[in-house]
Amino acid sequence: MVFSSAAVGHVGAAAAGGTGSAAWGQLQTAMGLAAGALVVGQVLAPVQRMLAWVIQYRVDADIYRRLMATNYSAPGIAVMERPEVRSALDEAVAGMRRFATPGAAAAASLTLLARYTGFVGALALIGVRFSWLGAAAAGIGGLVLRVTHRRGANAYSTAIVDTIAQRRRHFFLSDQCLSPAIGKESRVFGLAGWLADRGEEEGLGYFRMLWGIRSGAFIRPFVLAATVTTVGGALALAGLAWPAVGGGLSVGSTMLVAQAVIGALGIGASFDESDYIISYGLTCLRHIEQVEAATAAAQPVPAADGLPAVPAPPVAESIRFEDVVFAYPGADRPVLSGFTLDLRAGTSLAVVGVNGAGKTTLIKLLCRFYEPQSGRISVDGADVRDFDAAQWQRRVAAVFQDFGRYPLSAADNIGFGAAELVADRAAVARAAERVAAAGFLEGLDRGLDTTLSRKYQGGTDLSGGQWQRVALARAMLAVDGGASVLIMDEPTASMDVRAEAEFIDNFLDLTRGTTTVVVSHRFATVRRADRIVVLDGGRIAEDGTHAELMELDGQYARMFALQSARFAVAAGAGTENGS
Ligand SMILES: Nc1ncnc2c1ncn2[C@@H]1O[C@H](COP(=O)(O)OP(=O)(O)OP(=O)(O)O)[C@@H](O)[C@H]1O
Repeated sequence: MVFSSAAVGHVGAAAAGGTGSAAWGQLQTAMGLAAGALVVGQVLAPVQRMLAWVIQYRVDADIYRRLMATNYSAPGIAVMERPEVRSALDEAVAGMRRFATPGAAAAASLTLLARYTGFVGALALIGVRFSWLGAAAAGIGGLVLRVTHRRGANAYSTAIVDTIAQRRRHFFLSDQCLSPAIGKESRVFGLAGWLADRGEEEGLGYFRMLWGIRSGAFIRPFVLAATVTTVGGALALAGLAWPAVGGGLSVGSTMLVAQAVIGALGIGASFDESDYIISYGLTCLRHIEQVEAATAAAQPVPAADGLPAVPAPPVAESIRFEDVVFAYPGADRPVLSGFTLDLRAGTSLAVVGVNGAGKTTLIKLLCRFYEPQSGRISVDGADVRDFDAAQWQRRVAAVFQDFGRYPLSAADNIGFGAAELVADRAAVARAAERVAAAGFLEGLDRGLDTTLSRKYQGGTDLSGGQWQRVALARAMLAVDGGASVLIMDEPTASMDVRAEAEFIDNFLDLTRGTTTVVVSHRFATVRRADRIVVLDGGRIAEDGTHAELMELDGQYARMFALQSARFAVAAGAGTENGS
């Protein structure tokens, strides 16, 4: 801007003096410098982009580390299940997937810094070449609009946090309805029309809400600020007109100052490449800080003996639940009340009971995802709270109902059971063999190296029962890696009758000597366990072997008879049909 204005200023004298004049030389120098400045600007632009990318990458990598550390900072999951913490975490994760991450905000600040540098330079130029009063008028005019934009962007990104519920409903209807699972259901239930109408209704409601926030944050304050900016700019330019017309300022200087005034007023524009990115990035950061504050406030469970936590040893003799009382946070009734159970090491225990009896809760307590409100869980006489929680969790190999399905190779899916065995192909193959998963895994295109997800080239998906066996293989590997309690929540739920029979025949024999807890509604699965307990009303209602409980003729015997009768009816119907 300076060099091009200087060049324009020299044009008149150069034209009058001719090619040999001093003015001609000055014109050439000014034009050469203007061209040089243009080239430097072109070279610096990619350097600035690269620097911005590095800043973004470094900041986001650090934020991801913080998110992971926060998520796994507590051994328990109660904090993360609190609705406001879950919601903040979901928003933080969604924010990290958008273009406006905290890293992008940091990089965008660099662009903003360049804009402010230009602004200060323009003001200095107006002050030095024309008047400091003119610089103040242009500066105030530009800054008023700038502050209004920034406040608007901040108010918008803060207010939008309160629309989470509406946003979720809108996106559920518009996005998730396009998922394969809901696509199947909406076809068979004829839901497509209803979903489209509800999606439109929710979408319009959501956008009306956004419009309300936008007009409150931008339109009204903007009208006032634009007036101040117009007045400031007009004063500066009108003031410039007097000396320009009166001959007090050369043409070049007038052009230069006029461009500087317009440049200074430009700071009031909305910078799409930085303003929103900074606001959204900071909102994402606020969500992360909210989760961090919640996890930091969750007090770590003090060791029962008041001493520092000790390493968790393998279970040698028994695990005992001693008069345990547990209610979920916010629940008015306990799931377990006065629950007592002695589980001998090296034996298998099956837990049965109606839906909601507390079977899975029992497992979560054993894993120390929650702590009982009273009573204790002990291992060989020592309170589990005396153990390092993370180490104790490594002693437990669990297959939950919602086990992980990693979109990675079959070998990794099994290997994740024990970090130190993940690369041990023989150990992984052995674990697959033990749960009868080796056959179908070896049959895949790339065997154990096949990616278990259709979303990747050459990847494949497994059936529910096959996935379940992969999860069981993972738990088996965990046992090989040092876990001493094997827990399975509904391990055969997705298996067909033949696979279940095969599993039961082999599994309890293969795991003999390992302390095993099986939760199941399938009596064929539980009947071969060394011991069976029936959970009812938060306590153990019946306790014994299959034969003992059948002899007792109580709840277990009734449930068993009911399930066997249903199988007998089904088998009879099959025979009648000639099958
Ligand atoms: N995270 C949770 N927060 C609050 N309540 C919960 C939570 N998880 C389970 N519950 C409640 O605790 C009770 C016991 O649930 P649990 O999952 O332990 O039962 P279950 O015996 O395993 O049932 P099912 O046979 O259906 O799997 C239920 O009333 C359930 O609604």
